[in-house]
Amino acid sequence: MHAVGRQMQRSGSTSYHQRQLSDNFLEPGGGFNKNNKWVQSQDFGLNGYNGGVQGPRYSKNVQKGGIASGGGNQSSLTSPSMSRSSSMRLYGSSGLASPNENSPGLFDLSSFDTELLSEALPVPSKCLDDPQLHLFAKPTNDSRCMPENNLQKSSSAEKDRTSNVAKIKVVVRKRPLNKREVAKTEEDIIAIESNTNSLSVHEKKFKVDLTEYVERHEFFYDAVLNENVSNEEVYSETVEPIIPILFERTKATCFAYGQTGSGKTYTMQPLPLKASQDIFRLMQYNYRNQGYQLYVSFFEIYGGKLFDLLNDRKKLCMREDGKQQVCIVGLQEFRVSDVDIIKELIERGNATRSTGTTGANEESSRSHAILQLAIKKIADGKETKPARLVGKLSFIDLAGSERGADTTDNDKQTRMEGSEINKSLLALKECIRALDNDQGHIPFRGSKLTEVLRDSFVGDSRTVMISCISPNSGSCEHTLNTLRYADRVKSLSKGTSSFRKDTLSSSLNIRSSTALPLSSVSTTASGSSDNPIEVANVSNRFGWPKKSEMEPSESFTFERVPNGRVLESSSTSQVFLDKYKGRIESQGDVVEDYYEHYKKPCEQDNQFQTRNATQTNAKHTPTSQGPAKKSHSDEEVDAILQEENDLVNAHRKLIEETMDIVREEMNLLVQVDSPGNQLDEYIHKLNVILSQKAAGVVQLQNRLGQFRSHLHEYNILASSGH
Ligand SMILES: Nc1ncnc2c1ncn2[C@@H]1O[C@H](COP(=O)(O)OP(=O)(O)OP(=O)(O)O)[C@@H](O)[C@H]1O
Repeated sequence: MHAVGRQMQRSGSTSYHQRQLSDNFLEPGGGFNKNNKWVQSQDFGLNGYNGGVQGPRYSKNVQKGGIASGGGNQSSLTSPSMSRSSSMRLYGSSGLASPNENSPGLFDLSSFDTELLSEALPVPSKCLDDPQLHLFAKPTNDSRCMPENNLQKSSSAEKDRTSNVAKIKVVVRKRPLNKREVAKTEEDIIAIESNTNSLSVHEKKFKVDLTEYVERHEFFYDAVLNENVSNEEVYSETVEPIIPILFERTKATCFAYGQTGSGKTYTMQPLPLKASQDIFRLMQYNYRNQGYQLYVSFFEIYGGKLFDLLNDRKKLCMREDGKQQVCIVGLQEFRVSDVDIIKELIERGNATRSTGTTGANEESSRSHAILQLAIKKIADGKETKPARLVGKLSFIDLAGSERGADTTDNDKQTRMEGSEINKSLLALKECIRALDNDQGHIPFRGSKLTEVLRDSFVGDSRTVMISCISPNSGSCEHTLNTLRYADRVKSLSKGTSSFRKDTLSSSLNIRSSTALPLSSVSTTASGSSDNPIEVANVSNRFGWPKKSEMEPSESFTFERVPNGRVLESSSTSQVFLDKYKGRIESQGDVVEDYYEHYKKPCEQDNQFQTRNATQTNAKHTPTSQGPAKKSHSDEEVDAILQEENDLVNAHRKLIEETMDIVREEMNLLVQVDSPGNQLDEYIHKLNVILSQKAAGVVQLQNRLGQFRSHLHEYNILASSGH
């Protein structure tokens, strides 16, 4: 059944939500209007608990840009009259011929023989007088007359700057609390320290005795953008540096990842426009009369199928040619020469996207939307020859990452959509990682999304991932998932040593995450050193947090930690996934290696126990030491016990977290493919290993108990002078 029809049928006539336009669309400075969209930020300590609504909640249903209002039904979305008038306006205003229905629409743009243009297009009508056109040569007062050599100069400086553009860049953007969240008195749990690339999530948790405490998770990325950062700044941080290298045969991908409502569309919408402005600028000044052209296409992947968003959701077909080039047959491309045209195209495409009611959000995008800007060049300046692809920039607004977990919806189709989304997100992560590690094999075939993006992943490519997060406490679990996904994309990156360092320290910090009674959490995120959160990095010689910063741990009973991970997840996950790849050939090895991975803490335990034993024996040695010395030894013994406590505690958490991660990965993997019995068997083996580890910890507890009673006996003997 057709996607739209199904959504309507399932959710009733009001459930289909046409994606409306944001009034921040290409708004200079980011478009966050504090007066009418969002509440002002009030700092309650975790760097921005937002309180007090300052105005009506900004609604997505703001109509702008000539798109039909209402958005409540399918007819407004796909009615022929609307599409036609929209098309006419587009072609009319640009002088473009209507795209040929039978256009080859090849995704492999290098072989695209466009028929879309009958004549050369004028140079961009919007150029240097536009305040938004700021790249490379920021307009001066008389920007229109800026000498070309100045532009070239600044452009060459820009080239220097961008020659080091990272192959993969991971940026996190936090949105402000919205009116609904404020009305529900939800807290802002994300703390971002200014001028750092780190953020902390303060997760509220309950112990078995129902005492509340806060666990702090710290993450590091290439850039972390808080709720006050404008879209303009997001652009500068993410896409802007890539633009010049598109002319040097680079293919780049920028995608937004995050749960529904976290701001993916808000973040992504302005980027293609800003990018095309800069592309036009370069074409105008650096590559004038060199035959460069810009093309736009816009399509979505919904339920594993492709639909052309600029051609009334026409179903598209993906093919691979003999050279393993991916082609999307029937996809319409528009040659453009003006940002206004691009804006209209994007608005039109956005209005056609598949959205629908889900258990998670009433206006959730259920598809991956892919907008591509292709820079082509005509050979020898002759329009008669087909333009050849030079560079390509793909913008991907991914479907809400939580869709796979939308278990509140019993609709089978919705669950399958979720599974498809999960599958593609996992495949995307794997491809990016494989790419960054220069792995020979890139698993493109993992999903339709990665297959389609294949040509953007080979050769000289760049990837920017913008992880969007919601700040409210109710979204904590999804936020942590998003952050972990971003972490995994980057964490094993080969080419980014500085990031690896960060990740390492991140891992340490996450390990030393604090779990504190709620009452003890200071309201100052970056407060004084007596803030228990702030001393979280103080660790013992094993790198684990000292007792004073840890969750009270008198009891060693197993207490499940459902969501938060004290253990940094990426390493575990990566080890697991890497090994999983070879599951069919060598399941035994997998389990073995997995065990190896977790042997280290045990070895540490053993070393530690040996040391303890030595020290304890030393105490038994007859000595002439007086009471003062004995008291000193007791302190030492206490310290040892303390560390032992911490060690066991940390060990326990490690295993709990490992189990969580393994379960999560298993869920994902089950959805990716169905290896049947082999996977079951594999899961079984892992469960056995995990149970053994759990039993090992219980033994450790028992040994510690014995150790304690021996010490106690020793103390009694020592104090009675024996
Ligand atoms: N940084 C921000 N500043 C101000 N408003 C924002 C910001 N990010 C998002 N919003 C607002 O939050 C709402 C949800 O954002 P958006 O639609 O972009 O989410 P999304 O992640 O694309 O959701 P979905 O996956 O369901 O499509 C919108 O009303 C949007 O205007």
